[in-house]
Amino acid sequence: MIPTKGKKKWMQLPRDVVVGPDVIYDVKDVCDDLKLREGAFIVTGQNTKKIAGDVVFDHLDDCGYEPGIIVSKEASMDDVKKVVSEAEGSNSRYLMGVGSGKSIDVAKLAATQLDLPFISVPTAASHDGIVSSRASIHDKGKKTSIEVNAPMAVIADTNIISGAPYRLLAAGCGDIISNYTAVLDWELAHRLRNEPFSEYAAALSRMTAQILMDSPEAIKPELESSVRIVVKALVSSGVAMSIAGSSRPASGSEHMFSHALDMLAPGSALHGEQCGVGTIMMMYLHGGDWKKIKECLEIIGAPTTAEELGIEDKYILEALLVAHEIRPERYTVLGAGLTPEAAEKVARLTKVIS
Ligand SMILES: NC(=O)C1=CN([C@@H]2O[C@H](COP(=O)(O)OP(=O)(O)OC[C@H]3O[C@@H](n4cnc5c(N)ncnc54)[C@H](O)[C@@H]3O)[C@@H](O)[C@H]2O)C=CC1
Ligand SMILES: O=C(CO)COP(=O)(O)O
Ligand SMILES: [Zn+2]
Repeated sequence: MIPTKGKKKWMQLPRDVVVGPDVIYDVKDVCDDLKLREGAFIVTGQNTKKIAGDVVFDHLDDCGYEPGIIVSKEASMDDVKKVVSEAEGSNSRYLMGVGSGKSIDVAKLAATQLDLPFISVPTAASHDGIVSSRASIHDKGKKTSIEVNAPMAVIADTNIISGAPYRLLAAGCGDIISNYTAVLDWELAHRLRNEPFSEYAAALSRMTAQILMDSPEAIKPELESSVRIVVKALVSSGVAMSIAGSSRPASGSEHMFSHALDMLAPGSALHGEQCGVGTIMMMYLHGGDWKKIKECLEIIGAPTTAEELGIEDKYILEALLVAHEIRPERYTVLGAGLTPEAAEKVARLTKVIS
């Protein structure tokens, strides 16, 4: 982990970011570039093993890199412990997360605990965790966002990602668009609480969301070019977080709302989908152009209502009421919390609930 005490600034960024069709077959070249050869340990998911985990394993095996592989079922501390123990037992020298958000988070935290390099090989572009220095892990009935080492490399095969259900890509767009309200919240905290603020991180984060908002019609199912746009934006958001040294540029009140939903209505919707809907409502609270956010998500085909999220209205209202308690140290437009009347007003006016 990077030391952050004192005045010094230490930004951890991936060294290699490889994006394009069939780049999964560049995995050996990336390992070579990082001077990592024998001793790869692959953490993959149940579905994603067949889609990409086995491909990476066979490729490295053919090259004589003697990889190991494990299937992680959930992003839990138990799975992290299993990965740590197996990787230690097989004298692994580096870890690879091959799959969606959960496999990547398990591999990322295990690599940090083992003090080993980590390579991220996403099979879906569903959120910026594919490149971030955080891991969201369930422990003792609660999900926690833990600071970890950033990936040394990200290998995003746009053919594989185009084959993932479109819903995952649309969710990635929700996570990117949420940068708008995250930055507005950060600016507010800077003005009201004198919280440290990075102009560069904020500008990069805002610009990333802006590029997507300017042409939402470019995001379509099964289009390699759409995947490329979203992956680059997710990488850019990850870089903004690395510059800031926190998730502030990409996680504000809309993420707190999403984290609250994860506790109240777990497993119903994807992280990026919830963040997109949260952004509509938080933009309303900021007095900004929430209709534009909603319209953009609609064009992309991401959910904009409770019904589309598959979440009952009562959980939306409850999440709005408790969101400010999720991370009390992170000041946002939610301040000390909404009243029940204000929560209902924002959810109804923005047509998130009807
Ligand atoms: N570390 C971080 O900074 C962040 C972590 N997260 C965490 O990530 C997790 C959610 O990740 P998601 O990727 O949204 O969901 P997920 O990991 O649950 O994956 C969703 C589904 O997509 C499937 N899938 C993935 N790629 C596929 C492909 N190419 N073809 C067919 N199916 C495919 C998976 O098998 C899985 O069933 C949560 O635990 C969340 O808290 C969320 C945001 C940021
Ligand atoms: O999802 C994230 C950024 O998009 C990470 O944010 P958190 O710090 O809220 O987990
Ligand atoms: Zn997010």
